[in-house]
Amino acid sequence: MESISMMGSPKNLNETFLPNVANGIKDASKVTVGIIGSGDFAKSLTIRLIRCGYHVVVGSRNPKLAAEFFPHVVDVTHHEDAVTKTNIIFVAIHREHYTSLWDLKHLLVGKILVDVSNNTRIDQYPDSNAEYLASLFPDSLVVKGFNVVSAWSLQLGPKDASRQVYICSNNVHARHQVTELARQLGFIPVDLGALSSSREIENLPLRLFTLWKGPVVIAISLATFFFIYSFIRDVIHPYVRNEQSDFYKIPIEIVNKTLPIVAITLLSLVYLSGLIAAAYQLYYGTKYRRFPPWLDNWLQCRKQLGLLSFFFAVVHVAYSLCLPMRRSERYLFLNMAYQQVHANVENSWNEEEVWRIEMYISFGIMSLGLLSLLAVTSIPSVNSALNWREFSFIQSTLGYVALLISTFHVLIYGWKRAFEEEYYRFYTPPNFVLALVLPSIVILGKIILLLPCVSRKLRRIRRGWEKSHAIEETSGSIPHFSPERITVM
Ligand SMILES: NC(=O)C1=CN([C@@H]2O[C@H](COP(=O)(O)OP(=O)(O)OC[C@H]3O[C@@H](n4cnc5c(N)ncnc54)[C@H](OP(=O)(O)O)[C@@H]3O)[C@@H](O)[C@H]2O)C=CC1
Ligand SMILES: [Cu+2]
Repeated sequence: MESISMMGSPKNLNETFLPNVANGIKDASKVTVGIIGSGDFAKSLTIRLIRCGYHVVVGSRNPKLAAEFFPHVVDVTHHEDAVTKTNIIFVAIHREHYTSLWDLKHLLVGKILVDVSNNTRIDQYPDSNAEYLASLFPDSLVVKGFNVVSAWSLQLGPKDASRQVYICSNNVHARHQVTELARQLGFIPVDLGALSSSREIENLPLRLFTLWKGPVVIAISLATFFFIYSFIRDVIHPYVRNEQSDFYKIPIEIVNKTLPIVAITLLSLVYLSGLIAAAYQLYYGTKYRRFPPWLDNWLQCRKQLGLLSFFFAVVHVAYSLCLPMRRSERYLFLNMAYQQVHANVENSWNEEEVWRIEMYISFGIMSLGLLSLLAVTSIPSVNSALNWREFSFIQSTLGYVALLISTFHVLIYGWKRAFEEEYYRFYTPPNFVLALVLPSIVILGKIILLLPCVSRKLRRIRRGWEKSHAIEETSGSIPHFSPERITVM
């Protein structure tokens, strides 16, 4: 058997199992890890293993050629030779080639096979790659893992790349070995139990912002609608009616009218889903009834809706701060001053206007501060430092306060204009009236839920006191978390 850089076979195969940390043996230098395949993943994994003190034996169809791409300390050899030298073998080839290992079946009995493969599409095959490998080699211990790290992040090392590695296997001992190996390579292993989880693990790297799609589509649709609405109302309508050219308003004014409505509408949507969930539970008198899928999906993407709301609010603040910088603003200001001089008005101070704008700005800043707090606490590392009550206080209670303050911000901006006829051009209400619709519904809904009789009933349902009744009523349906147990923002 040809071998490029012989490391010597272990006398006892048990030696090649990983150091048992529980027994205090932490020396990786005596452990040999096998890799089948010499592609990108194999190369990066080899480098990481060597850096962490492991011996590596690579099995290739063409060891002579493959050896050029590996450090000289690596034993690059034929498949048969490689698998006899170690008990833990990474299968770093694509699923389509698993059957080519069929001849090694007798050599792989009782050995750990780590399936690192990914697919190109979600649920590409009826069974997962790891389950397929396990069906081909029923006498081996198949473990799924490491597929969520790219060859690139394997090379970068633990400091500068994604660190979580999901692991599952039907064999507890094998799972433990691979978990320990992942830890020693600087990853954070996440044990997902039996091999049936491998399907989920294989789908993970293929997901592209799954939870973001819906919220982003909603945000873009709202922004488009409100932009067109303001454009027609504030630019097209004055032009058609009085030939007044206000097209200069498009880049800043119209955009800055769109942003806050989208921000407050998205924030309302975050809390509206929780209210609908509560109403649903109240209506059916139980928490042991599945929410309809649309509500389930809505509840799950509350964090994304909240973060998008924060994004729109921040951009709105930036735009608002830049308003006085505009040339148009300067001309309008000068014209107004001139008209005032002309009219012989010495003091144009308007106490009501002054108070309105001071309060408007103050509420705006407070609501942005609270939204920032909600956004920061939705970051996993911050979130994990909070207990459930703290998290719920920030995301639920302070979230509602943020919505209330934002509503005041909008209300103060337009409270008088809402009753003035001239603002209803085309008989369309001004933007701030539309912006108030959803937050008002949410705040009203929350007030109803806080009424003692309603809140008592809801608490009883959520504590499961009506469980027996519920199980009778919805036998067969899967118990569901109460909306409060799902990320609130
Ligand atoms: N690249 C990455 O970033 C990641 C890859 N993975 C997974 O790792 C596995 C390997 O990926 P990657 O290294 O990128 O792939 P490559 O195409 O770079 O390498 C695959 C290796 O498989 C071997 N091979 C090719 N054809 C056959 C065959 N007919 N029979 C047996 N062996 C064959 C070859 O090794 P030789 O010629 O030496 O036999 C080849 O080097 C895949 O399952 C992939 O999904 C998982 C996460 C990230
Ligand atoms: Cu504002």
